[in-house]
Amino acid sequence: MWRGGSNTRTCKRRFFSSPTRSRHHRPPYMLHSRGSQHLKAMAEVDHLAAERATARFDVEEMKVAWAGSRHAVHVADRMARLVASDPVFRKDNRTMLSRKELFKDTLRKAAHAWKRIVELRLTEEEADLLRQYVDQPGYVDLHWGMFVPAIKGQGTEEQQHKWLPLAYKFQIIGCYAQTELGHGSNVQGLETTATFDPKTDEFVIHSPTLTSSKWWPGGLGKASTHAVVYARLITEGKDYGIHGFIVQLRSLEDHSPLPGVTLGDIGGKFGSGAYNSMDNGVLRFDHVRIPRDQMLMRLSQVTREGKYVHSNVPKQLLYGTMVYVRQSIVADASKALSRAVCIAVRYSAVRKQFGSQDGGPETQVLNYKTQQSRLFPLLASAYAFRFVGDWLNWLYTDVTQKLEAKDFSTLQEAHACTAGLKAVTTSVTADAIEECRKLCGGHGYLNSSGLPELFAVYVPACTYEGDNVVLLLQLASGKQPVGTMAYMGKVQYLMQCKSAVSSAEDWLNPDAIQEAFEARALRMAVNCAQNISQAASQEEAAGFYERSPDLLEAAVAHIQLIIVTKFIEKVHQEIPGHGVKEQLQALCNVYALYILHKHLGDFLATGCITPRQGALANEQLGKLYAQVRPNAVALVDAFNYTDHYLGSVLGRYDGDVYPALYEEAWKDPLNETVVPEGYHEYLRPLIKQQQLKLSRL
Ligand SMILES: CCC/C=C/C(=O)SCCNC(=O)CCNC(=O)[C@H](O)C(C)(C)COP(=O)([O-])OP(=O)([O-])OC[C@H]1O[C@@H](n2cnc3c(N)ncnc32)[C@H](O)[C@@H]1OP(=O)([O-])[O-]
Ligand SMILES: Cc1cc2nc3c(=O)[nH]c(=O)nc-3n(C[C@H](O)[C@H](O)[C@H](O)COP(=O)(O)OP(=O)(O)OC[C@H]3O[C@@H](n4cnc5c(N)ncnc54)[C@H](O)[C@@H]3O)c2cc1C
Repeated sequence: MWRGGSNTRTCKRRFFSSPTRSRHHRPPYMLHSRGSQHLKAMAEVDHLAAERATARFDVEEMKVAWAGSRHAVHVADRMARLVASDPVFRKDNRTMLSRKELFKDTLRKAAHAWKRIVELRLTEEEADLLRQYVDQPGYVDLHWGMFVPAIKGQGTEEQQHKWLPLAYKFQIIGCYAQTELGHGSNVQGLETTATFDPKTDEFVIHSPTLTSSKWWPGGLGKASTHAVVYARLITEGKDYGIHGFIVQLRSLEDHSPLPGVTLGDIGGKFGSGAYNSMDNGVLRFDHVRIPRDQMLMRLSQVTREGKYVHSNVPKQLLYGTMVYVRQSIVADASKALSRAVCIAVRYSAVRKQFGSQDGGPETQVLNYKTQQSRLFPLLASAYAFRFVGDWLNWLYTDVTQKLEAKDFSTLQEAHACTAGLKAVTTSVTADAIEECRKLCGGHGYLNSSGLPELFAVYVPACTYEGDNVVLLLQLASGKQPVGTMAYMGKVQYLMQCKSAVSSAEDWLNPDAIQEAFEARALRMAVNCAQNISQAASQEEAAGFYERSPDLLEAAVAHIQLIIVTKFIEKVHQEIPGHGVKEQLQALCNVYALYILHKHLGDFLATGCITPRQGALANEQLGKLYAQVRPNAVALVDAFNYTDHYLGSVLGRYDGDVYPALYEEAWKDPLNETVVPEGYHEYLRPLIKQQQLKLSRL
């Protein structure tokens, strides 16, 4: 019933040479090296070959473990190469385009991607991957990712039959218009109205206030012809709350707004390039009429006479599209995190600083223990999020099948897990991308490192599809100890158990880890429950409000337990390939012990472990880093990203970073002329004035 459609996860080129730059103005490097021919020859050198030679596992098999199957590796590989080899999909100077150029470039890429999908008769799986590797946020993300799933999940069969073929062939372009200027998190607070008029058998869609303006929907600003609009349904004088409606916004002939519709883009966003390729929009309705059958009527209906009829299903199914997207955001977190980590690991192996007393080689920064202790937990987190994402996708599919059979028992569990995992994985990933930037030193701050853009594109994931704090509070309000909360059934044991760890190696035992994480999560939840009842003797809601900061931490502890558990379960499975299982085991331990170390206060405060056991965990963590070190480059190679997709001179597969950085700098529009624009206006008069003053002294 929730089932969405395809899961999209998904220039004007300024040429290097300019008429005003003579040969003498070419960068010194280019003069010495005979330009790109030399660069090409150098690119054949693998500066990371020595690193790859130290790997103690079969990288090809690790690619399979990461991608999920041999088939998945093969398809992803083919699509990534298809995109990388197509000049239309070049993205290397995207950050230098103006907003208008960038948006037009997005339209061009989306149209070209569609053309290739049709020409090559790509399957849905291949098309999704192709769009993902194009790697530029645009209206298609919302069309496939939210508009189509909303119709599938909330439309009747008849409605699906009518609208989906139009959407599948791009005869209409759709977006998801829920959030308003005044309300985003509080969906029940939305103000747009859809009032049924029985005389004409139509709904009248209206924006009664400024704050009811739709605000943020991606693809709405400039591209979409239609939207699923969420509005308060009013019939027979009664407000029945929020429902979805399909509304046409623009003419299919000339793209002009339909009568009564006011819409546009909401303006520039964080970072250069980045999410500015997306036309997030504003939309107001002035008594716009739509036929009654454009209300999405799978969950509830309005009859010809205006009677409101609610089907015998939970009303929360209205939120199904959000659940669908939240689970895909968890998978996206592992992609974004693994990209950042891939860049930081490869560059850290290339970059050398200090360590040479007598002119000998300097130390690779990856050999510094501090660099390892910052970077390897992020590498482990990328793998952890990948596997928990796979599990969540399984859970979502399972719940969807149950819903089809009118079994709603796991709905709450699916909501809690998607909300909590979305919140934790996106928050960690956003922070981790910034950490990777710092791990790359000064060069990480350059756009050509790929990290600033990755960060700017990624950070809104902490806000969209539910603000992370709001979602964690949803998780904290869950009541039933079912599914992933089943450990709460062991309350008596977990409230008093004592960890048996007595040596650093004991922390390699998954049972010891599992028990410590379960006890910590349970004791934090129980403490919260006790504090809530003490804080508010009369009202539970007041206690909840009072203790919400503690509830957040308890929710995070529960989610970290799920991630650790799913990683341990993964490692327990049969995993083919020389050394693959051992590497994943090491990463699983790194992830768990790093969380334990970082949140040691929780583990100690709840009495789950002793300070000595905490110190032993840290000791073991250091040993694990040493184990990961020779495999680090191969572990990021297993992500199998093309240089095009990574979009980073620091993360190049061949590690030939410096010539690439050097060449990239000269592409900047500022370097199109040797003497900058504005020199004669501002610099020369200033310098001359000063010279004159000095000559008078
Ligand atoms: C590429 C980027 C594109 C981005 C797109 C967007 O951002 S689109 C815009 C994205 N916007 C957002 O993400 C907005 C975020 N805000 C929201 O999702 C909601 O307003 C809310 C969940 C915070 C509150 O909901 P509420 O006001 O209804 O109040 P309440 O808390 O009392 O809940 C009532 C009951 O419903 C349950 N339940 C709730 N959700 C779900 C669910 N998904 N499934 C199943 N169940 C759910 C809940 O557990 C409770 O159950 P109980 O205890 O009665 O058995
Ligand atoms: C890039 C981007 C793309 C988007 N795309 C779409 C789209 O396609 N369609 C669409 O409909 N919407 C879209 N949105 C909107 C998005 O879903 C909302 O911005 C999001 O749900 C957060 O809501 P808000 O903006 O109202 O935040 P607010 O709720 O106003 O949050 C402000 C602060 O208040 C805190 N807060 C709020 N409520 C509580 C509470 N109960 N307890 C404690 N703290 C609280 C939050 O934690 C936050 O710190 C998009 C947003 C962005 C940034």
